[in-house]
Amino acid sequence: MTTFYSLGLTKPVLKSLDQMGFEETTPIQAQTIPLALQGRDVIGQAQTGTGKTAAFGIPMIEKIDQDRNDIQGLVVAPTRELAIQVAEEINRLGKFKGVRALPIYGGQHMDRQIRALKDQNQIVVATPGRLLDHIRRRTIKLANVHTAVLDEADEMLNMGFIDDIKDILKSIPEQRQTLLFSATMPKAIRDIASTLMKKPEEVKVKAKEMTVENIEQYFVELQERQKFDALTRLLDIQAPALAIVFGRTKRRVDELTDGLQTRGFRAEGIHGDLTQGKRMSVLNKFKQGRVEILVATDVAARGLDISEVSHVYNFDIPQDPESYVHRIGRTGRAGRQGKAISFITHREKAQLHLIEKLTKKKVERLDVPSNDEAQRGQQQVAVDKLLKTMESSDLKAYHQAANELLQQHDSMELVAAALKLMTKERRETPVRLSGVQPISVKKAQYDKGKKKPYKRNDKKRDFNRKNSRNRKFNQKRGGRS
Ligand SMILES: Nc1ncnc2c1ncn2[C@@H]1O[C@H](COP(=O)(O)OP(=O)(O)OP(=O)(O)O)[C@@H](O)[C@H]1O
Ligand SMILES: [Mg+2]
Repeated sequence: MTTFYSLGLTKPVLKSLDQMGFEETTPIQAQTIPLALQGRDVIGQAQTGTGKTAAFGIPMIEKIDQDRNDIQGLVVAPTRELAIQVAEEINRLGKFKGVRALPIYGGQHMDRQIRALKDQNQIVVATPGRLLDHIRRRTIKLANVHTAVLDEADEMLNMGFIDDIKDILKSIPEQRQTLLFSATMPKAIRDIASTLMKKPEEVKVKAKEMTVENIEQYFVELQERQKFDALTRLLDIQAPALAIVFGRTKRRVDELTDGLQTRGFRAEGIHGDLTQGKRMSVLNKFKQGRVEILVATDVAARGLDISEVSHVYNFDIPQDPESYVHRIGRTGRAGRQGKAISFITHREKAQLHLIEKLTKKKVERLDVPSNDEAQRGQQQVAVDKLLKTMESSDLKAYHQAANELLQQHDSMELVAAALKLMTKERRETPVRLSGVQPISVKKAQYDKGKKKPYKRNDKKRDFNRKNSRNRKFNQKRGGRS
């Protein structure tokens, strides 16, 4: 056990950690914070939900001079929602030191951002496209940045972002400290990473498996056309607190969301074609529990930290095994329990084996649930509610009415009627989804080999066209920006 105190952190940072309820360090924090404080470049790899944000956030804040109002630290993250979340965590960590982080991302008014950049923010957390816009327009000054972080580093150095990242790093002083973090780090990407860093120290938290133990992992083998009924039945049986359902494309996400709503679930979709306002409002409703199922493309696969997410469903299995690790990592965070269920069609079995090979963990088989099981699942939800009410409420005011009912009616019938009233009886209204091609290993590998770095055409680039880069990018990658 390592305490934050023993790492030699300053008082204001310790006070923030105390207020945040962080008592001990997580392993990645214990291993990387001392190195980063020494000024070393670090590549940090640790499982999802194990506190990588604070692992880079704490040393960065320690190095900031809060009396200056120039940008001294830069974090680059792949999605807008993640940039916002990381800025929020840094603001909590930096609260008592007086260090402030500003998120900068596409889909937000440029003018407003330019004004915000003039305020006192010593750290900027940005998505690559919008950050480059500011660099090109000279509306951001990075000349005094001494610490640069790539969160989700393997994604940032992947074909979609690599050129942008190189351009961004060129505008930061060379004598900077560079920190790279992710739960996955394929070797090819680690090699690219090393070229951007100075003698990086690689810290890989030793774990038998790449995914955390507290996520139970299952797969259901079924036919494409069985998937939707299987999903709603599983939702009825497993009764998640909050669930994320991943679909392969934006269209898929829209269709799934409609289908789930038709069957009475509080579901909303999120993907890269929605306006930023819509993306934010959907995510906020989900965080508050007003939406119980978030249907998403991989735009929500990385980094998002919503502690109440109890279940992740891969309605479509992801193309890359790494993506599987990140998707299921949206549950089981900070030591909590979670379940991940992946739908696999017969032809996708090989893809499942690739995933198991990467994660070093066997995924357990689950049978396709029957409609009867789903109904029993729904009844169980009602039973649980009834028992909880019995335990936690004062029911005296109801005793007289209950007594009268019991004298006139059969107790079994009464309880059954109460349960029926409380049970959401779900009819399986037919829902049709457009077809998708199954993922085959051969295709996945072929695509990987074929991937070319995304080239921006600077001449055609139009800074005034809102969101132009992200839109192009989304089309290519199925919804990320
Ligand atoms: N030392 C700690 N003690 C208690 N909670 C912590 C500690 N460090 C981080 N947390 C909390 O754990 C949760 C997960 O942290 P974080 O989002 O940084 O994980 P991560 O490793 O970046 O995951 P991912 O790979 O999915 O991005 C957050 O809610 C964070 O506030
Ligand atoms: Mg993270």
